[in-house]
Amino acid sequence: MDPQLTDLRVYRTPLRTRFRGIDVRDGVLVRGPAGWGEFSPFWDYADAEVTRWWAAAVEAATVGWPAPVRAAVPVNCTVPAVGPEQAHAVVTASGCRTAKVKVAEPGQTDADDEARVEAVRDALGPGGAVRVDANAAWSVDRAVERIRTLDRYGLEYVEQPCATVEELVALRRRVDVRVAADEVVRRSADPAGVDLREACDVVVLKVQPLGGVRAALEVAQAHGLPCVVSSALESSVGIAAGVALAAALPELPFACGLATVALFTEDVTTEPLLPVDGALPVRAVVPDRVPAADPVTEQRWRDRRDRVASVGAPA
Ligand SMILES: O=C(O)CCC(=O)C1=CC=C[C@@H](O)[C@@H]1C(=O)O
Ligand SMILES: [Mg+2]
Repeated sequence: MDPQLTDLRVYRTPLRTRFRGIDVRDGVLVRGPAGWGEFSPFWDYADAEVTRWWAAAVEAATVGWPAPVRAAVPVNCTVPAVGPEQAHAVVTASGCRTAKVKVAEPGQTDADDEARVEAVRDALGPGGAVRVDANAAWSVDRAVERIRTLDRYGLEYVEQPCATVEELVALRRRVDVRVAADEVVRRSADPAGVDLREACDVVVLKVQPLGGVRAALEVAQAHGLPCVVSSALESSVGIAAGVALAAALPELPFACGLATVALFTEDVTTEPLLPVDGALPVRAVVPDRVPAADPVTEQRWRDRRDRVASVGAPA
């Protein structure tokens, strides 16, 4: 391991609700001279795809982040594929004025999605903002139909409605709702080089998948579009990096998807980064209460970290 990294902890915590097909979240926290960093790629990502995630942890622990231009970051609450009553409760409990609703999840019907979006709009009232994330599930024709239906409740934007850049371009010609690009950017081998012209109105930035705060700022600059910083479902240590990115962006016209610690049953700190009045403060996080992993999970993470760190950060 990098000699500057002096401490390593593995955390593991159940989620309150199933999210992106997982019920438990786990990862590695590393400490260096600048503080703590998080390495927590999902288990379905191969080693070759997660060197950027490791670079983000090393940046946080060894050099820290660029200076903030704002002291707090407005955030959205995140509504998983739950029923309408629970969706309503999630929004109300969050205190956020913007909500992101998962739609088109496996096992969910169109009626389920509509009932969830309707409940979220009801909870927020007409002044709130509702966005949906389809995680690339729809064809262009299906996206046109679904977006028109869901926009009856008023949509701020639709995140990654279709899988490819070409589909997003075709879709965007046919709907009025803004389109946000997530997977086409963060899963690309060259996130700054993806040709997003005419494909989207908003770019979603995630610190770990893009290789750190500085790398993500370069992606933002390359595209020159409004950006939303979103989490990769990290503990408060990883969320602090997302907040640092959002705080360093020259402009931040939309709320950020950084309120996801609310989905954890336990965080790694006694002072979790949870929203107050719809915003997160820019501050360091000390993992003073790490929920320990079982020995098998602990070893899996140490082995994974060793394999990825030995490859090194991408050029
Ligand atoms: O953006 C948010 O409100 C929360 C973060 C979020 O939705 C995600 C976090 C982690 C994995 C992703 O599937 C998911 C996303 O697609 O944006
Ligand atoms: Mg997304």
